[in-house]
Amino acid sequence: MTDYQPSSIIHPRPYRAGWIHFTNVAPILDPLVLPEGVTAITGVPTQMNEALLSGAVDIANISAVEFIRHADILAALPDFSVAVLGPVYSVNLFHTCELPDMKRIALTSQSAMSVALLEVLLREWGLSPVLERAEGEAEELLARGFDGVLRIGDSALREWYGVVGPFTDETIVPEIPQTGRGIIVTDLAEEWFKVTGRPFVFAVWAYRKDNPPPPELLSAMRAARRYGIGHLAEVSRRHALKLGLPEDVVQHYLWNFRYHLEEADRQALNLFADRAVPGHAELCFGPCE
Ligand SMILES: C=C(O[C@@H]1C=C(C(=O)O)C=C[C@H]1O)C(=O)O
Repeated sequence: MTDYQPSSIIHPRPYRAGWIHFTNVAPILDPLVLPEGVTAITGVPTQMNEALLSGAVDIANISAVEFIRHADILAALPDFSVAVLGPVYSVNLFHTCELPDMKRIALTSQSAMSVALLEVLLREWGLSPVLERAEGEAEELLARGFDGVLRIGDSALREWYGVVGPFTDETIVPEIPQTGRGIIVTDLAEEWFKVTGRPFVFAVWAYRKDNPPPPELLSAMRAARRYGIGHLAEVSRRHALKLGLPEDVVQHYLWNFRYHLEEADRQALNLFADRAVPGHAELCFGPCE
Protein backbone atom coordinates (compact mmCIF):
# COMPACT_ATOMS: atom_id res chain seq x y z
CA MET A 1 0.00 0.00 0.00
CA THR A 2 1.39 3.42 -0.86
CA ASP A 3 1.49 5.87 2.00
CA TYR A 4 -1.23 8.48 1.91
CA GLN A 5 0.24 11.98 1.72
CA PRO A 6 -2.19 14.90 1.62
CA SER A 7 -1.01 17.77 -0.51
CA SER A 8 1.36 20.10 1.28
CA ILE A 9 -0.42 23.14 2.65
CA ILE A 10 0.97 26.08 4.52
CA HIS A 11 -0.49 26.23 8.02
CA PRO A 12 -0.86 29.77 9.37
CA ARG A 13 -0.32 28.62 12.98
CA PRO A 14 0.96 25.49 14.71
CA TYR A 15 -1.03 22.38 13.81
CA ARG A 16 -2.51 21.17 17.11
CA ALA A 17 -2.86 17.51 18.01
CA GLY A 18 -4.90 15.97 20.83
CA TRP A 19 -3.79 12.56 22.01
CA ILE A 20 -5.72 10.07 24.12
CA HIS A 21 -2.67 8.78 25.92
CA PHE A 22 -3.85 5.38 27.17
CA THR A 23 -1.33 2.52 27.25
CA ASN A 24 -2.95 1.06 24.13
CA VAL A 25 -1.57 3.91 22.00
CA ALA A 26 1.89 3.82 23.61
CA PRO A 27 3.44 1.93 20.65
CA ILE A 28 2.53 4.94 18.46
CA LEU A 29 2.76 7.89 20.84
CA ASP A 30 5.74 7.03 23.05
CA PRO A 31 8.30 7.08 20.22
CA LEU A 32 6.62 9.99 18.41
CA VAL A 33 8.79 13.03 17.78
CA LEU A 34 6.52 15.91 16.78
CA PRO A 35 7.75 17.76 13.72
CA GLU A 36 8.34 21.48 13.96
CA GLY A 37 5.09 23.43 13.86
CA VAL A 38 3.01 20.73 15.57
CA THR A 39 1.94 20.92 19.23
CA ALA A 40 0.07 18.32 21.30
CA ILE A 41 -2.15 18.08 24.35
CA THR A 42 -3.39 14.88 25.98
CA GLY A 43 -6.60 13.76 27.66
CA VAL A 44 -9.23 11.01 27.99
CA PRO A 45 -11.44 10.10 24.98
CA THR A 46 -14.41 12.38 25.78
CA GLN A 47 -12.02 15.32 26.28
CA MET A 48 -10.26 14.70 22.97
CA ASN A 49 -13.59 14.20 21.15
CA GLU A 50 -14.70 17.58 22.47
CA ALA A 51 -11.34 19.22 21.70
CA LEU A 52 -11.54 18.15 18.05
CA LEU A 53 -15.19 19.08 17.61
CA SER A 54 -14.78 22.49 19.26
CA GLY A 55 -11.72 23.29 17.13
CA ALA A 56 -9.34 23.37 20.12
CA VAL A 57 -7.19 20.80 18.25
CA ASP A 58 -6.82 19.98 14.55
CA ILE A 59 -6.31 16.21 14.75
CA ALA A 60 -6.99 13.68 17.50
CA ASN A 61 -7.35 9.97 18.04
CA ILE A 62 -11.01 10.05 19.00
CA SER A 63 -13.79 7.59 19.85
CA ALA A 64 -14.69 6.11 16.46
CA VAL A 65 -18.41 6.73 17.13
CA GLU A 66 -17.80 10.50 17.25
CA PHE A 67 -16.11 10.26 13.86
CA ILE A 68 -19.22 8.41 12.60
CA ARG A 69 -21.62 10.96 14.12
CA HIS A 70 -19.72 13.81 12.46
CA ALA A 71 -18.76 12.04 9.23
CA ASP A 72 -20.10 15.01 7.24
CA ILE A 73 -17.26 17.24 8.46
CA LEU A 74 -14.58 14.80 9.69
CA ALA A 75 -12.14 12.57 7.83
CA ALA A 76 -10.03 9.80 9.36
CA LEU A 77 -6.45 8.91 8.52
CA PRO A 78 -6.70 5.85 6.27
CA ASP A 79 -4.07 3.76 8.05
CA PHE A 80 -4.32 4.43 11.79
CA SER A 81 -6.61 2.75 14.31
CA VAL A 82 -6.92 1.31 17.77
CA ALA A 83 -8.76 -1.92 16.95
CA VAL A 84 -8.89 -5.58 17.96
CA LEU A 85 -10.19 -8.88 16.63
CA GLY A 86 -11.63 -10.59 19.70
CA PRO A 87 -11.02 -9.49 23.30
CA VAL A 88 -9.48 -6.11 24.13
CA TYR A 89 -9.10 -6.54 27.94
CA SER A 90 -9.63 -2.84 28.67
CA VAL A 91 -13.25 -2.20 27.68
CA ASN A 92 -15.07 -4.13 30.32
CA LEU A 93 -18.45 -4.54 31.87
CA PHE A 94 -17.89 -5.70 35.47
CA HIS A 95 -20.98 -7.36 36.93
CA THR A 96 -22.08 -9.55 39.80
CA CYS A 97 -25.32 -10.99 38.38
CA GLU A 98 -25.83 -12.58 34.97
CA LEU A 99 -26.31 -10.16 32.05
CA PRO A 100 -30.11 -10.67 31.71
CA ASP A 101 -30.59 -9.80 35.41
CA MET A 102 -28.84 -6.42 35.23
CA LYS A 103 -31.10 -3.50 36.10
CA ARG A 104 -28.68 -0.58 36.62
CA ILE A 105 -25.35 -0.06 34.86
CA ALA A 106 -22.81 2.65 35.74
CA LEU A 107 -21.13 4.21 32.71
CA THR A 108 -17.78 5.96 32.62
CA SER A 109 -17.86 9.58 31.51
CA GLN A 110 -14.43 9.11 29.85
CA SER A 111 -15.82 7.12 26.97
CA ALA A 112 -18.13 7.54 23.98
CA MET A 113 -17.22 4.42 22.02
CA SER A 114 -17.72 1.82 24.72
CA VAL A 115 -21.10 3.33 25.63
CA ALA A 116 -22.21 3.15 21.98
CA LEU A 117 -20.93 -0.44 21.78
CA LEU A 118 -22.74 -1.39 24.98
CA GLU A 119 -25.98 0.09 23.60
CA VAL A 120 -25.62 -1.94 20.38
CA LEU A 121 -24.92 -5.13 22.37
CA LEU A 122 -27.82 -4.55 24.78
CA ARG A 123 -30.17 -4.30 21.78
CA GLU A 124 -28.60 -7.48 20.40
CA TRP A 125 -29.17 -9.26 23.73
CA GLY A 126 -32.72 -7.85 24.06
CA LEU A 127 -31.89 -6.12 27.36
CA SER A 128 -32.77 -2.61 28.53
CA PRO A 129 -31.21 -1.83 31.92
CA VAL A 130 -31.04 1.76 33.18
CA LEU A 131 -27.73 3.41 32.17
CA GLU A 132 -26.26 6.11 34.47
CA ARG A 133 -22.98 8.02 34.54
CA ALA A 134 -21.05 7.26 37.74
CA GLU A 135 -17.34 7.54 38.54
CA GLY A 136 -15.22 5.36 40.80
CA GLU A 137 -13.69 1.90 40.99
CA ALA A 138 -15.81 -0.91 39.57
CA GLU A 139 -15.84 -2.88 42.83
CA GLU A 140 -16.88 0.14 44.85
CA LEU A 141 -19.76 0.93 42.45
CA LEU A 142 -20.90 -2.71 42.51
CA ALA A 143 -20.90 -2.53 46.29
CA ARG A 144 -23.00 0.65 46.06
CA GLY A 145 -25.75 -1.29 44.28
CA PHE A 146 -25.02 -1.06 40.56
CA ASP A 147 -25.45 -4.44 38.82
CA GLY A 148 -22.91 -3.58 36.16
CA VAL A 149 -20.06 -1.09 35.74
CA LEU A 150 -18.56 -0.10 32.37
CA ARG A 151 -14.90 0.92 32.51
CA ILE A 152 -12.26 1.61 29.83
CA GLY A 153 -8.56 2.25 29.42
CA ASP A 154 -5.72 1.67 31.84
CA SER A 155 -7.88 1.57 34.96
CA ALA A 156 -10.18 -1.02 33.33
CA LEU A 157 -7.14 -3.12 32.37
CA ARG A 158 -5.85 -2.92 35.95
CA GLU A 159 -9.25 -3.75 37.42
CA TRP A 160 -9.67 -6.66 35.00
CA TYR A 161 -6.36 -8.13 36.14
CA GLY A 162 -7.32 -7.47 39.75
CA VAL A 163 -10.41 -9.63 39.24
CA VAL A 164 -9.05 -12.45 37.05
CA GLY A 165 -5.33 -12.50 38.00
CA PRO A 166 -2.78 -13.46 39.02
CA PHE A 167 -2.26 -15.98 36.25
CA THR A 168 -0.66 -19.32 36.88
CA ASP A 169 1.76 -21.12 34.56
CA GLU A 170 -1.20 -23.27 33.51
CA THR A 171 -3.22 -20.32 32.22
CA ILE A 172 -3.48 -20.78 28.46
CA VAL A 173 -3.63 -17.42 26.74
CA PRO A 174 -6.84 -17.80 24.67
CA GLU A 175 -8.50 -19.22 27.76
CA ILE A 176 -7.77 -16.27 30.03
CA PRO A 177 -10.38 -16.49 32.78
CA GLN A 178 -13.13 -13.89 32.94
CA THR A 179 -14.32 -14.28 36.50
CA GLY A 180 -12.91 -14.01 40.00
CA ARG A 181 -13.83 -12.82 43.47
CA GLY A 182 -17.57 -13.00 42.66
CA ILE A 183 -17.22 -10.61 39.73
CA ILE A 184 -17.83 -11.46 36.07
CA VAL A 185 -15.92 -9.46 33.43
CA THR A 186 -17.63 -9.17 30.06
CA ASP A 187 -15.18 -7.92 27.44
CA LEU A 188 -17.25 -5.85 25.01
CA ALA A 189 -14.92 -6.30 22.03
CA GLU A 190 -15.11 -10.07 22.49
CA GLU A 191 -18.92 -9.85 22.61
CA TRP A 192 -18.88 -7.84 19.36
CA PHE A 193 -16.72 -10.58 17.84
CA LYS A 194 -19.15 -13.27 19.01
CA VAL A 195 -22.05 -11.42 17.35
CA THR A 196 -20.35 -10.34 14.09
CA GLY A 197 -17.09 -12.30 13.70
CA ARG A 198 -15.48 -8.91 12.88
CA PRO A 199 -12.80 -6.67 14.35
CA PHE A 200 -13.85 -3.73 16.49
CA VAL A 201 -12.40 -0.27 15.90
CA PHE A 202 -12.31 1.82 19.07
CA ALA A 203 -10.44 4.87 17.81
CA VAL A 204 -9.46 6.56 14.57
CA TRP A 205 -7.26 9.60 13.99
CA ALA A 206 -9.74 12.23 12.81
CA TYR A 207 -9.44 15.79 11.50
CA ARG A 208 -11.71 18.26 9.77
CA LYS A 209 -11.87 17.54 6.04
CA ASP A 210 -10.75 21.07 5.21
CA ASN A 211 -7.80 20.96 7.60
CA PRO A 212 -5.67 17.85 6.93
CA PRO A 213 -2.45 17.24 8.85
CA PRO A 214 0.91 18.26 7.42
CA PRO A 215 2.68 15.33 5.69
CA GLU A 216 5.57 15.64 8.17
CA LEU A 217 3.22 14.68 11.02
CA LEU A 218 2.02 11.60 9.16
CA SER A 219 5.57 10.52 8.38
CA ALA A 220 6.55 11.01 12.02
CA MET A 221 3.52 8.99 13.21
CA ARG A 222 4.32 6.14 10.81
CA ALA A 223 7.96 6.11 11.84
CA ALA A 224 6.94 6.12 15.53
CA ARG A 225 4.54 3.20 15.00
CA ARG A 226 7.20 1.20 13.15
CA TYR A 227 9.58 1.75 16.06
CA GLY A 228 6.96 1.06 18.74
CA ILE A 229 5.69 -2.17 17.22
CA GLY A 230 9.29 -3.23 16.60
CA HIS A 231 10.17 -2.63 20.25
CA LEU A 232 7.03 -3.88 21.93
CA ALA A 233 8.88 -5.62 24.76
CA GLU A 234 10.56 -2.34 25.67
CA VAL A 235 7.25 -0.40 25.51
CA SER A 236 5.52 -3.14 27.54
CA ARG A 237 8.23 -3.12 30.22
CA ARG A 238 7.94 0.63 30.73
CA HIS A 239 4.14 0.56 30.95
CA ALA A 240 4.04 -2.55 33.12
CA LEU A 241 6.02 -0.57 35.70
CA LYS A 242 3.67 2.41 35.43
CA LEU A 243 0.55 0.25 35.63
CA GLY A 244 1.85 -2.09 38.32
CA LEU A 245 1.05 -5.11 36.13
CA PRO A 246 3.21 -8.08 35.04
CA GLU A 247 5.20 -7.42 31.88
CA ASP A 248 3.82 -10.43 30.00
CA VAL A 249 0.25 -9.28 30.67
CA VAL A 250 0.97 -5.81 29.25
CA GLN A 251 2.81 -7.32 26.29
CA HIS A 252 -0.12 -9.63 25.55
CA TYR A 253 -2.44 -6.60 25.84
CA LEU A 254 -0.37 -4.57 23.36
CA TRP A 255 0.44 -7.17 20.72
CA ASN A 256 -3.28 -7.84 20.43
CA PHE A 257 -4.03 -4.41 18.90
CA ARG A 258 -4.52 -3.62 15.21
CA TYR A 259 -3.03 -0.21 14.52
CA HIS A 260 -3.31 0.02 10.71
CA LEU A 261 -7.05 0.35 9.95
CA GLU A 262 -6.97 -2.44 7.42
CA GLU A 263 -9.82 -3.19 5.01
CA ALA A 264 -11.38 -5.66 7.49
CA ASP A 265 -11.35 -2.95 10.16
CA ARG A 266 -12.98 -0.40 7.86
CA GLN A 267 -15.71 -2.84 6.88
CA ALA A 268 -16.35 -3.63 10.53
CA LEU A 269 -16.45 0.07 11.37
CA ASN A 270 -19.05 0.60 8.65
CA LEU A 271 -21.09 -2.29 10.02
CA PHE A 272 -20.95 -0.79 13.50
CA ALA A 273 -21.81 2.66 12.09
CA ASP A 274 -24.99 1.34 10.47
CA ARG A 275 -26.09 -0.24 13.76
CA ALA A 276 -25.09 2.58 16.10
CA VAL A 277 -25.80 5.71 14.04
CA PRO A 278 -28.48 4.98 11.42
CA GLY A 279 -28.50 7.58 8.65
CA HIS A 280 -24.85 8.60 9.23
CA ALA A 281 -22.95 10.31 6.41
CA GLU A 282 -20.52 8.19 4.39
CA LEU A 283 -17.28 7.52 6.26
CA CYS A 284 -14.28 9.03 4.55
CA PHE A 285 -10.75 7.81 5.14
CA GLY A 286 -8.65 10.70 3.88
CA PRO A 287 -7.91 12.45 1.68
CA CYS A 288 -11.50 13.74 1.54
CA GLU A 289 -13.15 16.72 -0.11
C1 LIG B 1 -9.55 0.10 23.78
C2 LIG B 1 -9.74 1.31 24.27
O1 LIG B 1 -10.06 2.25 23.35
C3 LIG B 1 -10.33 3.62 23.59
C4 LIG B 1 -11.74 3.78 23.93
C5 LIG B 1 -12.45 4.90 23.58
C6 LIG B 1 -13.86 5.12 24.04
O2 LIG B 1 -14.38 4.22 24.74
O3 LIG B 1 -14.47 6.16 23.72
C7 LIG B 1 -11.83 5.87 22.76
C8 LIG B 1 -10.61 5.65 22.23
C9 LIG B 1 -9.94 4.35 22.35
O4 LIG B 1 -8.55 4.47 22.25
C10 LIG B 1 -9.58 1.56 25.72
O5 LIG B 1 -9.61 2.69 26.14
O6 LIG B 1 -9.40 0.62 26.48
